[in-house]
Amino acid sequence: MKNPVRIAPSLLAADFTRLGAEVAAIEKAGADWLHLDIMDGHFVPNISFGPGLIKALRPLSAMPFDVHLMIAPADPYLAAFAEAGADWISLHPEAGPHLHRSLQTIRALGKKAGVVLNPATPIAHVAEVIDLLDLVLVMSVNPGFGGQSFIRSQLQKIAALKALIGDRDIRLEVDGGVTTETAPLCVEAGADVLVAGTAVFAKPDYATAIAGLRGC
Ligand SMILES: O=C(CO)[C@H](O)[C@H](O)COP(=O)(O)O
Ligand SMILES: [Fe+2]
Repeated sequence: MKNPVRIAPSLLAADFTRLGAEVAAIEKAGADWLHLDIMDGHFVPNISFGPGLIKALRPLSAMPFDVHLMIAPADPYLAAFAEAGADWISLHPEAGPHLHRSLQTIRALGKKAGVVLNPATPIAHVAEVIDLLDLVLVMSVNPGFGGQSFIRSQLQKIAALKALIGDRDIRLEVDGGVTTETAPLCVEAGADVLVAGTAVFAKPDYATAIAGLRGC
C-alpha cells in the first residue's frame, strides 16, 4: 500500500523569538512531523540549536520530532538527543567512521534511525545498512541553510532509493527547496515525507501552505 505523504516543517525557518507558538501553529495547521535541523558550524557552515531546545519544545507538541543531525562527530550526542525527546534521529555517513554502529546506537536508544545523503553522496551507503534503517533522507540542497533552490538531479536518486527500499518499512524523506512546484516531483519519484522550511514558515497561512505541499 502507498504511504501517505507526511509534511515535516523545518523549525529553522520559524520565528526564533516565538518558537513555542510556531510549533503549536504548524501542528494546528496540519503538520505531521516537526523537523529539527542541528548544525554545529563544523560539519556544515552554520550553527542552529541543540538538545536543550528540543527538550523545551517536547511537552508542547504531540508531533513526532524528526531530528536531522548535521554535526560531526554525532555519536557522542545521540543519547542527549534521544533523552531530549527526538523520535527519529538521522545522521550523515560523513559524520563518523562507523555508520552501522551509529545506527545501532540510535535503535538501542529506542529511536527510529535514519541516514542522510548529501547531493554528492552515493546511495551505496543505504544498501550496506538497510536492515538498520527506518528512514532515508535525501538532501535536495547542500546542507547548512534554509531557503536554497532544489537540486533536480536528486529526483533520480529518490527514484533509485525507492526501488532499493522496495516494500520495506522505511520512510523516504526529501529536504531542501521543497515547494508546491517541487513537492509533486518528489512524491512522483517515491518520497513519502517532505521537509519544508521556507515553504511553510514564510507563508501567511500555514494550513494553506501545508495542504498545498500535500497536494490537496
Ligand atoms: O536541512 C536543512 C538545511 O540543511 C533544512 O531542513 C532545509 O534547508 C529546509 O529549508 P527549506 O525548506 O527552506 O529549503
Ligand atoms: Fe534538514
